[in-house]
Amino acid sequence: MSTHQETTLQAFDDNAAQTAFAAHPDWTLNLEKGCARRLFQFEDFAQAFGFMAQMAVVSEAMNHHPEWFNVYNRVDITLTTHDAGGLSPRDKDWAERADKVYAAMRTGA
Ligand SMILES: C[C@H](O)[C@H](O)[C@H]1CNC2=NC(N)=NC(=O)C2=N1
Repeated sequence: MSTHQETTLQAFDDNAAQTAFAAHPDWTLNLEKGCARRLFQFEDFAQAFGFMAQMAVVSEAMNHHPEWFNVYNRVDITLTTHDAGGLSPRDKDWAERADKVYAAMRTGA
């Protein structure tokens, strides 16, 4: 079953991508490659994996999946929308959720 909205699949143009990610300054945009990248650092592997577990559930719900690389306490994440050939609103939404989960883990909220 697919519940995602096809209307969000169109890629941003460069200005729209910059505007969309303006509220998420920890993400570095690569407009040539059409992706956004952020390195998350945690206290240890358990925290890093806990973050990944939470974002795996989010990813399934959104039908939008990250390219990520984990070594011990670091999770290096690249977002792009393969179906749109670049950054789309789904990447912005995913980044927003990741930033919130990360902030909550750091404050213990
Ligand atoms: C068939 C499936 O719905 C698609 O391939 C989805 C799955 N997850 C996805 N994740 C990402 N990051 N980009 C996509 O285009 C994408 N497409």
